[in-house]
Amino acid sequence: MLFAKVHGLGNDFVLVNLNEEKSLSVDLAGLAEKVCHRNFGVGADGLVLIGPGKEADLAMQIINSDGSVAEMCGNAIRCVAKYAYEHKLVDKTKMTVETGAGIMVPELIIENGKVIAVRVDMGMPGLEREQIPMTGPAGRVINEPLAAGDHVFHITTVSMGNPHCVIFVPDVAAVPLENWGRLVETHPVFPRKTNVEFVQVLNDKEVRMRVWERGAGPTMACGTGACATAVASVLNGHTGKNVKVHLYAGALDIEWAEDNHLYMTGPAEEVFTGDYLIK
Ligand SMILES: N[C@@H](CCC[C@H](N)C(=O)O)C(=O)O
Repeated sequence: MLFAKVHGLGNDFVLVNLNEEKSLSVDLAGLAEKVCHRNFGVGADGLVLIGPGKEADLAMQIINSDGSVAEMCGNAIRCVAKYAYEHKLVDKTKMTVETGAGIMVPELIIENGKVIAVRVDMGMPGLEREQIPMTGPAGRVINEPLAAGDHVFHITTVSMGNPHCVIFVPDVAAVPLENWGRLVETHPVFPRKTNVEFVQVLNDKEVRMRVWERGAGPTMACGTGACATAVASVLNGHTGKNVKVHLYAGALDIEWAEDNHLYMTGPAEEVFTGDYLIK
């Protein structure tokens, strides 16, 4: 299986172009688990498949490293857009991509002939409890207590097509990510589990975020998570609608615009290509 290894701020993916791999008739969950394994495979947070879209220029599917299917991935979609342009699957700099969360619109930012960043229209956030989805009474979840283990977290939940639970903390470096992340991800209030973002407010325009991803555990960055964090920061009165979200390897710029869409801008990198032996 021919693949490209790509990443957005260290959130890394094995990307397979289905135009080249038409006969990929294997169990995709099992393939994702194997290929994403950091010792026995290529190593990645997820497997990303791209092909022609039915109602868009491209279609993208993301499978987490544990084999579960995700609706959407912000870092992957920037990589997909850059890859599609550079490998001539599309010949335009603004394109449409079908995802499990609807059609997204990435636009390449090009300087001196090089793609230096990608800006993506990530659509509108879902704020109602059933949109996350979460059990419990109808309404929005903004700074509500959630008891998990021997801890009470104050959570704000946002859907970016996939579920996010944002928790503001005084110091992200002090968060026991493995422990708290898993506890919240698998809390019974989230029937489809959730991604978990721990966020420290730096000022009214900047936050620092660490993420525990559903189906992947700790990752260096999460694009949908950065969008959810920006929304939660606004809803809790911590920031304005333009938020720089600092992550381990750099930052994503998020704008919650007047049209209620989230616009995410950040880098995308192709690192190497290879040929994975399917056994
Ligand atoms: N890293 C991604 C999100 C990938 C999917 C997520 N783990 C889920 O299951 O929802 C991003 O950059 O958005």
